[in-house]
Amino acid sequence: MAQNLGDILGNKTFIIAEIGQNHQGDIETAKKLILVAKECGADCAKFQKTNLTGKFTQAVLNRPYKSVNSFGETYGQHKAFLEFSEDEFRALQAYANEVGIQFTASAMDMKSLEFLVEIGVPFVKIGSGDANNFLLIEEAARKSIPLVISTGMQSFETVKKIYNTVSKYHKDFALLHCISAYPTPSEDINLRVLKLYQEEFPDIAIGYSGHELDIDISSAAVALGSKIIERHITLDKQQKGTDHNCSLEPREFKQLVTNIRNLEKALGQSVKKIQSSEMACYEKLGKTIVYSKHLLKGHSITFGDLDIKVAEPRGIDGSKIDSIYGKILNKNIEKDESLQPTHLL
Ligand SMILES: CC(=O)N[C@H](C=O)[C@@H](O)[C@H](O)[C@H](O)COP(=O)(O)O
Ligand SMILES: C=C(OP(=O)(O)O)C(=O)O
Repeated sequence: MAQNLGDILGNKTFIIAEIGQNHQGDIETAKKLILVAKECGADCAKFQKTNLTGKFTQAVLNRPYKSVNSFGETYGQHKAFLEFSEDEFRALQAYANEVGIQFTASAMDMKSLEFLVEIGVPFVKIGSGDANNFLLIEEAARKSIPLVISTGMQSFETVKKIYNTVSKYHKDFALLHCISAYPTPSEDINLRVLKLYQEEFPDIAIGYSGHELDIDISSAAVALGSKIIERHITLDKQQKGTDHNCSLEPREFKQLVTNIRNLEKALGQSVKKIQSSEMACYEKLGKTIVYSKHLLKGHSITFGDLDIKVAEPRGIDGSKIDSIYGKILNKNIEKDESLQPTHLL
């Protein structure tokens, strides 16, 4: 195994900019998208690699594709228009290297898997369309290359089968929760599936590949423990193509990255303590123990003698009140005076 997935992902949320086929079949647009992905702060620029006869039957390739999103008369012509050659893929990989962003693609058939392994991508993505393709999954697992596998359009039984299949070879893989609806309605997303995956598959990274319209839900997926976030990126949502409208334009993608990085800081650690940033407020409004009435030297403090107020000078913290009862005063006291340890015998 070249590099393990843990090293590739690092300590922060790993953010994949899915360029997919949003390049409109144009290599210069694809390069622009790689650059924009880098400028937005994504960790990885991802494409889709397809060998048409490896992925589709001839009948599907011949099927008329009459859609506003179609780039050809038949589905085969449409897909061929959007597909880059191996040389073009190598050129894109070299460009990503130059720009300084990781480069990979989803392998949508066996030949594409072979090709991606050959060109040395850091990990291979298996998209939801292949999450039930156990011929491809098993072969990919045998390759000993890290895998990131999306699980849209699958039952939980199939997801467990993916986990068990890859686990026979190694644990260097991640599963992404995904709903393959473009765009995905909120009520279908069920982000709680992330918890289900985390509990069922505790020894691998769990992430989220989103196709919803906004960025909030993908940020929330990070709060729920997603280690990987994948979102489509586009230069312009209004363009022709199935994925553009649920993709993020550069401004939104950048905002998503900012949100995620801020959220990571905010998630912090499960340690409850007073932060130094709270001290200004604590000094101004934090409450301390004061006397609720005039009391004489020798008095034994009892319930009703004390109050908890914002007072000056600050005295003993309000949380300590129970430890004061029964203590004897060594001086006379005025109402509202802050209780100090020096007042007690
Ligand atoms: C499931 C899956 O592969 N989904 C991919 C990833 O999200 C999509 O990018 C599809 O390739 C795209 O929506 C297909 O659109 P058309 O059929 O117009 O080429
Ligand atoms: C289909 C893909 O992704 P997802 O299932 O995560 O949308 C893909 O990566 O090609």
